[in-house]
Amino acid sequence: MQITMIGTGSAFAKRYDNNNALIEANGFRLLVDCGITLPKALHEAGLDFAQLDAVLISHIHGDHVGGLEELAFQMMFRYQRKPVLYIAEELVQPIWESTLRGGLTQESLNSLSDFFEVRPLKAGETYELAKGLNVRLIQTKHIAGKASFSFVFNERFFYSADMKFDSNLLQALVDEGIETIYHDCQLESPGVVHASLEQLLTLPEAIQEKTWLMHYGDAMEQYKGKTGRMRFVEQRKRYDI
Ligand SMILES: Nc1ccn([C@@H]2O[C@@H]3COP(=O)(O)O[C@H]3[C@H]2O)c(=O)n1
Ligand SMILES: [Zn+2]
Ligand SMILES: [Zn+2]
Repeated sequence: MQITMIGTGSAFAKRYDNNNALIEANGFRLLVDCGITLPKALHEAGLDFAQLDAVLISHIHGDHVGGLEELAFQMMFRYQRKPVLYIAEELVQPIWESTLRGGLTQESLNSLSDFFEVRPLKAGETYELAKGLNVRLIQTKHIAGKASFSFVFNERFFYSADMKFDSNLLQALVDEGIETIYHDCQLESPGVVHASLEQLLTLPEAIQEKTWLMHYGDAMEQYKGKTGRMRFVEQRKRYDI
């Protein structure tokens, strides 16, 4: 399994694109989140929407779903194919009613399934997305009243949604055999709706060594060397997981 961050930036970052990822396994390409900057960033990474096999969504914020309207339109009118959309069952209705409906609706095209091959996922269950690529959703805390889901891939790679610091969860995941953690990171404290760097630095070194930081702000370069055993994920660099 390989991962390339199409962007590694926070919602307000301008030096980095939205924190969205491309996961590849045996030729299968999964896009993890599709934010506002994703259509251009994907193009700059040398890819187009037709080369994706599926999209997986963590939660409904613009930096994670703001590019879905263009994806839907391009797939329908440029490529004549419905993209596969993996999404927590709790988000199926909200993503249509609150995010996509206004832009996509026209005459007989008026539901999420008119544009996507919708695959609702239950948190806690493991799904085989492709040969050699399994995912399990964990609902993690981000903002009150907003459901947000982190991902465990192949029972060895944890990819956080936007989430508040949760050291107990990270310890439990490592105890269960998670080898690599990609975690959102707010560089300046307090974190409030994200894990802050200060909080992540309280993790035991054994967990920090497995942890890579993403979803960071424009000041990232100034924090190099100040992240304990943790490293920053670089956007557009391909990593083996
Ligand atoms: N209660 C909130 C809600 C949102 N925000 C900021 O808005 C951003 C939306 O995308 P995000 O990546 O979840 O990060 C959020 C905060 O920066 C915030 O700081 N506090
Ligand atoms: Zn975000
Ligand atoms: Zn968010």
